[in-house]
Amino acid sequence: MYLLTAEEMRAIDRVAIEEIGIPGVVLMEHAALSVLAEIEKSFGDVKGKRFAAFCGRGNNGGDGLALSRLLIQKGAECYVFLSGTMEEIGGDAGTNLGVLRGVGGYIAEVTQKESIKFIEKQVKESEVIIDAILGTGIKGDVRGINRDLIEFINTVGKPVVSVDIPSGLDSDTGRPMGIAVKSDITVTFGYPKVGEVIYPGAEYAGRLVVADIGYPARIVEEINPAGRLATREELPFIRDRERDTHKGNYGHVLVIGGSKDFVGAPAISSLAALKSGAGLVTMAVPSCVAGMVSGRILEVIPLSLGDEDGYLGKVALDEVLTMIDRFDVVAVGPGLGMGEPVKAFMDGLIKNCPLPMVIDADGLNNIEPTALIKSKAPVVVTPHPGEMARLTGRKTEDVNSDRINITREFTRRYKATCVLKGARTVIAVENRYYIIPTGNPGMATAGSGDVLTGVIAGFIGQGFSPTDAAILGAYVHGLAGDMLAKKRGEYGITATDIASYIPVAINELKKRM
Ligand SMILES: NC(=O)C1=CN([C@@H]2O[C@H](COP(=O)(O)OP(=O)(O)OC[C@H]3O[C@@H](n4cnc5c(N)ncnc54)[C@H](O)[C@@H]3O)[C@@H](O)[C@H]2O)[C@@H](O)CC1
Ligand SMILES: [K+]
Repeated sequence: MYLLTAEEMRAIDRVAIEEIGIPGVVLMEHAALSVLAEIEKSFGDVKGKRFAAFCGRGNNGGDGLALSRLLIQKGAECYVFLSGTMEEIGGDAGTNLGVLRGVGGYIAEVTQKESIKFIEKQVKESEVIIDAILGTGIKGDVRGINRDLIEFINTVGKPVVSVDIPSGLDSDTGRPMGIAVKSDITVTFGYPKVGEVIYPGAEYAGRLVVADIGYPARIVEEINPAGRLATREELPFIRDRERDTHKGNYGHVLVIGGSKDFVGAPAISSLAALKSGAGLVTMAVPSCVAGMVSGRILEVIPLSLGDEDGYLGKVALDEVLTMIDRFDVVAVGPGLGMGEPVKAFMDGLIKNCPLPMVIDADGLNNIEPTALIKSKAPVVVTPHPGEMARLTGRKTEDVNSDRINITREFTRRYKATCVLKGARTVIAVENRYYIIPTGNPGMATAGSGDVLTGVIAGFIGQGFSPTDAAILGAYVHGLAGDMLAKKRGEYGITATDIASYIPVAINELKKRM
């Protein structure tokens, strides 16, 4: 599903209205009707119910005015609070103000903070609050009466339905511009806005409903926005397994990891690769820990590599490269530890490995990102924000506050598919990026990332392109966590739990494909 910035949305409005000739009031009417439909769906018949609609002076307010009129015509009571005076409202919003007055709607002008106490009673008597103060046209931090009204709405404690976007939220960054409405439901027009699906915006938006208000599809196709929300419908198709096949048809994954410091990580990745459907998985670890891990997963082929003081180094690199043609894909990094031998190992592997690679964790901590440019085959990197911070020389907070741009920049510069983990994983591929809507805080647990690495490698082994495998893998990983959380709650989910749910998630996904 397309994911739009405010500028892209404005371009769509402009083409729809000025070039195609759809009157703005027609779009506004559709917008209002779509919010009405959602209100009826969520709260039942509106007849006899009380609503409080807060309307700003721009087109977002215009949507709110049209909606108020529709509510009144359906037999609801609707108090309309304008954040300004009627004289200030023009254009399509002005037209709707006129129509609302024509049907006898109650309209109060709220121009200063002191007036809010006079409307408090009416607002508290209302069952639902409609937030149509600010939409995608917000400029700078929220000022004046709009700010006071947003502050007030957030204290009332009634369900809030936001029109297009929670007022005060930045459509592009998902950050409140000083303040933003905390909504229960947001009905957004045409396409979801980037800021509504990434955090913190997603939290402000509540349940997001995307309403078709009649924009011809060719407009967005021509604009071709870079952002995509990875919805089920758009995921790479997972085929049924053909009857006449054997394990050799599903890829041989080589997982390389482990050190004297970390033993379990490569085992978790190996398990996850198997759970994603890989035909064969070989787990290569330094010989000093081989005995500890090799028996843990019976289905995995153990491979003991030469170690240097408990880490993989140059000897291990030669061993891997001489047998590399046995495998289809490499997942490298989990548990490698830090140090000179590992640096040499990673450097040599990236330069010489002819297979697609998924690089994670210490596989990333031991390289400079420029090394990726020298890779012979496609690379997927799966940093968490801390790893990304080191790779790009930033602070973790700075990575998290600009997740999309940083991920895209990484892919552009280092020619690798970049998967930035965290709440709402971002995946950048060439000139597009995807936001993964699955996953939950229960998945913030040790080894969760190792599962993702294994799943992506498992999918590459099964024939998905590295970028498709990254998108599908991240989605399935999150879905497995969501299904687990639904069943047992978010507390105490472990990485092996997530891995064990990968097949369930794949099956669930296939049902809808
Ligand atoms: N004709 C169109 O272009 C359509 C627009 N639509 C609606 O229109 C919205 C966009 O409308 P607009 O571009 O008029 O903009 P908005 O209505 O989002 O905001 C503009 C108003 O907010 C005020 N404002 C802006 N920044 C502020 C700040 N920081 N603090 C306080 N006040 C501020 C401005 O003075 C102006 O009154 C969309 O979100 C959508 O709801 C829909 O009706 C569909 C059609
Ligand atoms: K709004």
